[in-house]
Amino acid sequence: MSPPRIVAYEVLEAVRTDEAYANLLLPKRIERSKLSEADAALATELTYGTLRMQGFYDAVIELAAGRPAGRIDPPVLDVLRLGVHQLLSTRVPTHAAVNEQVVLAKRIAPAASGFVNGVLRTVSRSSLESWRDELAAEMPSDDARLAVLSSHPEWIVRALRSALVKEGRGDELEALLEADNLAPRVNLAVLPGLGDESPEGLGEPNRFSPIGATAPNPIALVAAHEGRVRVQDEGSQLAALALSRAADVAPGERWLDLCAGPGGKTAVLAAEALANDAALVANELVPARAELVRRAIAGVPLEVHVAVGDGRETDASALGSADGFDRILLDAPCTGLGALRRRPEARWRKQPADVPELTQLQGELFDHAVRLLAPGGVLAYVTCSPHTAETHGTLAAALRRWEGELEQLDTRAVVQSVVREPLDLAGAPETVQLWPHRHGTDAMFIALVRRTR
Ligand SMILES: C[S@@+](CC[C@H](N)C(=O)[O-])C[C@H]1O[C@@H](n2cnc3c(N)ncnc32)[C@H](O)[C@@H]1O
Repeated sequence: MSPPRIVAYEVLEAVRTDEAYANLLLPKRIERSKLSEADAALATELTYGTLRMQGFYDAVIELAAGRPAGRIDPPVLDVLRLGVHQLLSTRVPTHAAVNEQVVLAKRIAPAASGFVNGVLRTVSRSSLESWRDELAAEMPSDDARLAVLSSHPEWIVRALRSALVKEGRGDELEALLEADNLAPRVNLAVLPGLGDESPEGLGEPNRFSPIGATAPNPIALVAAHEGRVRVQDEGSQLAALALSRAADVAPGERWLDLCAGPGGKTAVLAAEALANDAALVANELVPARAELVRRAIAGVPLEVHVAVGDGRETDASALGSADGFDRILLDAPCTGLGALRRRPEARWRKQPADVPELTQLQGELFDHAVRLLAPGGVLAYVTCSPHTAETHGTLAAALRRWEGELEQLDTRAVVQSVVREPLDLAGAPETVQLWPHRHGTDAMFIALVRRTR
């Protein structure tokens, strides 16, 4: 049996039955199975590719098997999905893809091995293009066609379209859906002002983030630089820098990261606070994630208090700043629809019903963040979702509730002043929406507001 295929199958099974996260579980399974580098790469490709394209593969399987995917035993369906991925999206020879999956089926569901063999042989007789054409012809609407071909749930296609249309870029939808299906590069942040490291010295500097770089051996670099070099998306770097560089920093400023776990942006803020003589406090609801924040900032020689608490009610004195904070980052819990590239199963797990629950929470966190702001203080409201209910919706509702007490800043001008090369940004200047297809970042939303009194 092929060890990478077993590892991939086991991860798919854990995602299905235990709500496991593939990006966390896969590295552990690869290590446990002691896979060679080449086998680890194959296991990764099989797992991620299959999970991302699951919607499309299920539609192909339904045509080939002549029955709905929901009527196929889930373990058998996972074996088929892995097989279809190999047949349609990799260079694995047809006979190897079919044979390996039949062997896997014999181990997992022996009675279904003939069925697996038959379905995969049917799939192998047509090219990817033919399957796409056949499915496209069957779809009742444009949204359904885009959804199946790009392997996204239809409600997510509609949400992404609305977000693009809002900034007059509806014609970019297909490029965005395509970008969601490409593995993001591993990107590094070189925490500023700490040591001799620089993005230029490390590898290829990022196009936009002044503290970002890519390099051929990112993991080794992270290990070698003792917390001063970290893996972080370029968009996340820009979100943290938008707050720390929104205006000149007065010495002694007090900064707060209200929803900090696992601490990627806290680390950038800590380095920026250290360089500017500011103080930083971090808060996180989940104790285990607060611990990750402590680890994330271990490379920055700044004393940062990491509190565990609900950001909707934590009080300023308990956070060590009774008079409030001068800058607050609210990187809010959200659907994460802007980071689908890195969480391959997320698109199937999220539900439309998550959105109202999250916008309620975002609104409550926003309100408390405003209460924690000192007069004149700046709040960065950030989501890694471009869903307009979570971005403009949450922001607009908060601005209405705090009418006369908050003013919007020119977030676009701030972000453009931070970047190495101008970003192609659309929509109103008070907010910035980054995109995977246009900027190569996660789809981060950033809005800066100031408390006027
Ligand atoms: C989008 S993540 C923050 C990511 C982080 N800024 C980073 O760059 O690594 C949102 C965080 O908010 C936390 N959270 C959720 N509800 C919260 C609440 N009521 N109060 C404080 N934190 C909360 C989640 O546990 C999660 O760690």
